[in-house]
Amino acid sequence: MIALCVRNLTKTYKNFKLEIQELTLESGYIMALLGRNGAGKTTLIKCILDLVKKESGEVLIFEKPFNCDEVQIKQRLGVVLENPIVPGYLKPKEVKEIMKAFYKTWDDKLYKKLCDLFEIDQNKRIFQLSKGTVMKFSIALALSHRPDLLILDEPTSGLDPVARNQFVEILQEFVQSEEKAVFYSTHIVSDIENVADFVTIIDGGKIVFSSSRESIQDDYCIVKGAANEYDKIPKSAVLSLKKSTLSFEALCRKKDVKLSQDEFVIEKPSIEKFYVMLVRRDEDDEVLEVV
Ligand SMILES: Nc1ncnc2c1ncn2[C@@H]1O[C@H](COP(=O)(O)OP(=O)(O)OP(=O)(O)O)[C@@H](O)[C@H]1O
Repeated sequence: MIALCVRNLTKTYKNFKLEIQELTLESGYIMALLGRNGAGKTTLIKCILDLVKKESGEVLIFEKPFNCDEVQIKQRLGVVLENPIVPGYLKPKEVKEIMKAFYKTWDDKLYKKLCDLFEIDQNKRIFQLSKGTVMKFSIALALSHRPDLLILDEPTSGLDPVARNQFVEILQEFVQSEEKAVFYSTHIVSDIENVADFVTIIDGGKIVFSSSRESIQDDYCIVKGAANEYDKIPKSAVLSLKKSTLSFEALCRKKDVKLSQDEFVIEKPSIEKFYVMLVRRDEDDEVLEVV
């Protein structure tokens, strides 16, 4: 089943336009959304969740428009926003009771397991919890009704490395069932190295890359060499170029470059390197669109 599908979506702010032609996530998979500050990740997530009004396009969740069956869809959706909206004067156990009343599939055992794992004190008021603990509480709430689709906006921001590790393990366990899908934005690329099945990168409001995580290493390479050798590389293969007077470093499509290892250093890009090369905007860099 297709858990999430976005088509021809546009949303304009004064100095920013989000234009997403197509984005699809099938159940059973995790898709990470990467992009620099201001790239449009939160705007995209808010458009998907109908929290801001899109100008055009469609968003399908479980193959249906959000507003066609909102209550039913919300039952199957777990959401964590960048700034979790939880009333500060309530205690976690009180918020839990409110959530439990709404979700038919609420699982108290799972809630307790997650809160114990994340060490969330049920008796403190939320405003007394640390920022990272509020995020962990928000993650526990989003998971405890066993949703089929998790949509998370920077869920690991503010989490310590141990909690980030626990979060990654929770996601992996979550998608063990083929009916579950996760779409989440992050700046912490190391968190997705082993967990994301698909990676989507947006830049300036547009998708510049969307494919499987493996394809980053299978289909692309980093070529390094002396600056005067750069002309030997077919320009059609180059997606991003960093050049100095002595040397160059280019992100290339593998299938379009047939180069000798004697003349050039050819490396597999890590996700982080691939992402940074694709979206960086240093002076004199050349960056081309992948899709
Ligand atoms: N309510 C708003 N009014 C005007 N402009 C907005 C509004 N919300 C977002 N923007 C602009 O839209 C652009 C995209 O912002 P968005 O929050 O989606 O980026 P982001 O990728 O989530 O960034 P970050 O990683 O910093 O959270 C930015 O230029 C931002 O200033």
